[in-house]
Amino acid sequence: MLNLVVADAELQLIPEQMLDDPAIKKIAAKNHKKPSEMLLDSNYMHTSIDKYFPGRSTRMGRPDIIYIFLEVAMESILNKRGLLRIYIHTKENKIIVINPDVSLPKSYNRFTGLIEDLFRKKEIKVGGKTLLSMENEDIISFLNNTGKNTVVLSPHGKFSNPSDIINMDNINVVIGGFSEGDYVTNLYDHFNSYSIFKDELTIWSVGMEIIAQFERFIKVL
Ligand SMILES: C[S@@+](CC[C@H](N)C(=O)[O-])C[C@H]1O[C@@H](n2cnc3c(N)ncnc32)[C@H](O)[C@@H]1O
Repeated sequence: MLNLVVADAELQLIPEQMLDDPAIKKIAAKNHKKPSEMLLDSNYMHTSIDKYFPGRSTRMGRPDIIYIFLEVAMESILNKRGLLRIYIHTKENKIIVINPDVSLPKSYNRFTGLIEDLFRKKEIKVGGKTLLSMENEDIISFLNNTGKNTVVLSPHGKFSNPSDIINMDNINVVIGGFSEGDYVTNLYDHFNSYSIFKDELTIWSVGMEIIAQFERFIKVL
């Protein structure tokens, strides 16, 4: 089983400091939502983010990268064979557990609506089946509690071929859920970190390289 764990994801509701911002209130009114129940999204809130968190709008509020990552990973052969588990750890220490059978919305707006619902209810059920759930836990305890070996992927890690990293059939592979900067959690103090390419890659291309390598290692392909 491959556990892909996205760490320190920039997935959060609108922070308290921004709730009374006129631009945020306008977006909320237009979407018939309360500002406090909306996801922070720098794609159309960057001016407000920069006002309250100067210089952070390229890092904070990136549900879009989690959306693309999930759309790609959930469609993999490995997931269809039931051998992939995906967990999203947010920088506020929430762990989102994704049922591998879940069919995520293809539309970005419906995806963000689903995640907002999850932040409110902590569990999304359909027909008695839990599709998504959210718990409070820090990532180091979460990874240690799985009882599996963990490797962290980072452009700053030791340069290695994915085939040298994926060398066991039960492993946690951690990928950063942000577009800029480094992990905020001190993962490097606990686990070895590896780079798989000389340049920085998107989280979904890193995810697919690891999935493809794991499929070959366990010979499902
Ligand atoms: C889009 S990158 C942002 C990386 C960030 N600038 C940094 O310095 O870590 C997000 C994540 O993708 C993964 N990643 C990107 N390029 C990588 C590479 N060349 N090797 C290994 N992992 C990589 C890492 O897990 C990283 O935390």
